[in-house]
Amino acid sequence: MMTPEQIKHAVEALIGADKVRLDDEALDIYGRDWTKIHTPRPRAIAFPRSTEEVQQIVRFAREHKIALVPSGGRTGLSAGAVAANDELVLVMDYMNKVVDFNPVDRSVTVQAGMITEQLQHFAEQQGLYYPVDFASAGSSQIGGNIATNAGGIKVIKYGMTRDWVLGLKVVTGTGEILDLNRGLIKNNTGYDLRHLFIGAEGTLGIITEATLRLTRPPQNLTVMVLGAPSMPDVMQVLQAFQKRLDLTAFEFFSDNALAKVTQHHQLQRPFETATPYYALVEFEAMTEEIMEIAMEVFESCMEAGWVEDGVISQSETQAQTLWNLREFISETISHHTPYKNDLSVVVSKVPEFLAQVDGFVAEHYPGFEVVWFGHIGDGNLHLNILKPDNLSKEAFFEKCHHVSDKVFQITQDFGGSVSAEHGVGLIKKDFLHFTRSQVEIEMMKGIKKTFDPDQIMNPGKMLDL
Ligand SMILES: O=C(O)CC[C@@H](O)C(=O)O
Ligand SMILES: [Zn+2]
Repeated sequence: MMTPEQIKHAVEALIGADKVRLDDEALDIYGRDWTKIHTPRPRAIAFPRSTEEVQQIVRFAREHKIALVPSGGRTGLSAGAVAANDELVLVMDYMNKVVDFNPVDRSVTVQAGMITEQLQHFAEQQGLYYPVDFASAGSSQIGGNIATNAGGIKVIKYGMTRDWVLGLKVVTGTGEILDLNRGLIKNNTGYDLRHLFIGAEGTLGIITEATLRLTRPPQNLTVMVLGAPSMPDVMQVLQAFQKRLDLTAFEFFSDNALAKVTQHHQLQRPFETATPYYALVEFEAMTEEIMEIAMEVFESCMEAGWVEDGVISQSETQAQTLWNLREFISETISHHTPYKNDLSVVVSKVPEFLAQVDGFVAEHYPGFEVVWFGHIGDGNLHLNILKPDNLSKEAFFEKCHHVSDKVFQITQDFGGSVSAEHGVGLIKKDFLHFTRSQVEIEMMKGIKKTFDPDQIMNPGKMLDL
């Protein structure tokens, strides 16, 4: 096995001096993501500047059978970017430039290391909009978003990252550069390989550039937070609004999620009345008429008893303040050692699904505090179980593993997904079969072998061959 020093020497001979780090700080930072469960142990960290440099490294890694881990903003929640097995990590931080922008095509080509928020700002400066958004947009990178097909808070209107990718430049595990789809809207010439790389978590190759579609900016985004007595009521509210308006978001959170956020961040509750669940509704109030419709729907929900109290934003700042109640949840509960689940079912089955999962956890693990929130308009629920103070981390995760088996069984019975938007990585790998059939998994392995015959591309993530 090549030593870290040998790797540094060889890679720097290919891409230039001072582009590989071996120090403990770098190994620790670039070896982990937000999951913080695995102990990082990469062999070396490389900092390429171009697609060609990535290609040089991949060819070298293939020749010497060195495992590669692509590293973006490392905000993932499934350990897809963890390097705990002597890997060489490829950090994309320096590949963060805009390569091309075309206002007629309304498309922008960026290097994979561009931070999501930078892309959003760039689009804004052009009078356009990149709509994929989530709480970690200030750190996550476009390459990682594409590799995990990131979702977030606007999926109900704009879809997932996949829906915005017009083209990809990738270096495959065989060391080839592919220029996939080149920004075309229409291109029916066989298998669309671009889509294989979206959500592949770096297991087929490394994304180095992406061409993304932009759209018109939303107008006068207005937010309501509504308190509901039950989950079926939240779903009634969703239906009532969707009958009359196009929503840009429909999120929910439980009362204990709200309590934790308001306490941790010293925020005001949206209104006095406490209810078990809250819905956050967002829409474009482009005209007075739309505002009137929204108020009519709100009143009808109150009359029906689906909503007990509510508030509507009167300014952009107020809208953001209401969004904070939802967007701060994940970070807030990270201080309570959460066991995370990211489940989805079709929207109509959400209340029954949630009731079964909630009932199971409450019955079998009465000491566990459960925090529910998520993108309920997409059927995506984040179930976080918090570690009780009197249990060690190890004992807690061990118990949760048993919970997962049953929760995933219920998910399977509902035809749902065990990872709606967070990907598979190391953490969900053993549970893939609850959502994908054995035949599908075998076919996925076949695809992996085609693009990565020597198993150097993020090995051990998503699938074991
Ligand atoms: O921490 C979680 O469970 C979810 C994180 C993120 O997907 C969110 O929706 O806030
Ligand atoms: Zn989410």
